[in-house]
Amino acid sequence: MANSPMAVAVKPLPAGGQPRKTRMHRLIEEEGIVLMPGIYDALSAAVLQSLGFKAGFVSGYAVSASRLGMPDIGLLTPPEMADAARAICAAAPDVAFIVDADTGGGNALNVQRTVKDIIATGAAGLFLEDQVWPKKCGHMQGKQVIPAEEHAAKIAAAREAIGDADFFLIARTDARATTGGLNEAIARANLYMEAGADACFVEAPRSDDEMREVCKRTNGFRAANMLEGGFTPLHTPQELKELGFHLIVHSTTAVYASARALIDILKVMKDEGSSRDHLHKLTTFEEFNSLIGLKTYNETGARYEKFRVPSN
Ligand SMILES: C[C@](O)(C(=O)O)[C@H](CC(=O)O)C(=O)O
Ligand SMILES: [Mg+2]
Repeated sequence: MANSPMAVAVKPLPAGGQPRKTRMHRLIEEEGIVLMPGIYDALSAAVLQSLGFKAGFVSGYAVSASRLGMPDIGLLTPPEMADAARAICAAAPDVAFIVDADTGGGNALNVQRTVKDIIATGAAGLFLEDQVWPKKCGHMQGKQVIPAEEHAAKIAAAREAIGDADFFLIARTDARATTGGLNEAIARANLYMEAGADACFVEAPRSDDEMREVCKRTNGFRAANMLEGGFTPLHTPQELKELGFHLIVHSTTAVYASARALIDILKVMKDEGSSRDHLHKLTTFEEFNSLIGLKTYNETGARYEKFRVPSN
C-alpha cells in the first residue's frame, strides 16, 4: 500500500467529515442522470445555454476538429484545450462544463498543471484517460493503455491538485479495446475510483450486455458516451438511467450537425452563388444576434453612454 497510488490519494472524506459534494454531484442528485452534449467553441456553448442545458461536455474530438481541423489522435495540446474551455465557460456561465483533458499531458506533474489550468477556466470537472500518448478517439482502432497503477497515480495526482475546489473528476479507461477486454476495464475503473475519482467512464462497451456488466460491477457514479456511429448502442437518458449510468456524454452530435449544415449551405453557395433561395437553412439576423446577447450588451453600453466625453 505504501507504494500504491491510493496511499497518496486525497481521502474522500475531508476534515469536516462531510462527503465531497461538488456542482456536478448536486446536478446528478437533482436530475438523476445528467445529459452533457459535446460542444467545442463559444458559439456552440451559447446555443447550449440558450436552450436551458445545465451541463455540457467540452469534447476533445470536437475541439480538435473545430480549432485545428484535425482528427482526435493526440494533436490537440492541453493549453489549447484550456484556452478553448476558457472561451466556452465565459460564453455560457450558467452551464456546468466537463472538459476532456485526454491523458492530462504526461506524468503526474503535467496532470496537476492541466487540472489547475482547467479549474481556472471556470469548468466544473474533467475527464482523465489511461491511454498511451499520443491517444486516439476511443472508438478508433489501435489504442494502447498505460499500466493501471500508473494511471491510478495520475488520478491521485489530479485529486490532490483539485484540493477543495468545486471540481469533479471522471476517470476514463480505454482498456476495453485491449487484450484485457471488459474485465480489465472494469477492474481499472474500480482502481481509479479508489484512487480518488468522483466517477468512472469505461469507454466503448460494445453491447447492452456489456453496458449492464459495467454498471453492475463498477462502484460510484458512471458515465456513458453516445457516439453516433461508434461501438456503443445509442440509448435515451431514461434507458441509460435504468441501466445504471449517471452522466451522458453526447460528444459528437453538435459538431456532426454543424458539419452537415456547413456542407449543405456551402454547397449551395458553390452551386448557386447566393443563399437567397435557402434562407430557411439559416438563423435570421435577429435570432443570431439574440443568441449572442446583443440586447444585453446594448443595454449595458447605453447605461455608460452618458459618461462618454464627446470628441470634437
Ligand atoms: C468522448 C471523446 O473523448 C471526445 O473527445 O469527445 C471521444 C469522442 C467520441 O469519439 O465519441 C472519444 O470517445 O474518444
Ligand atoms: Mg476525447
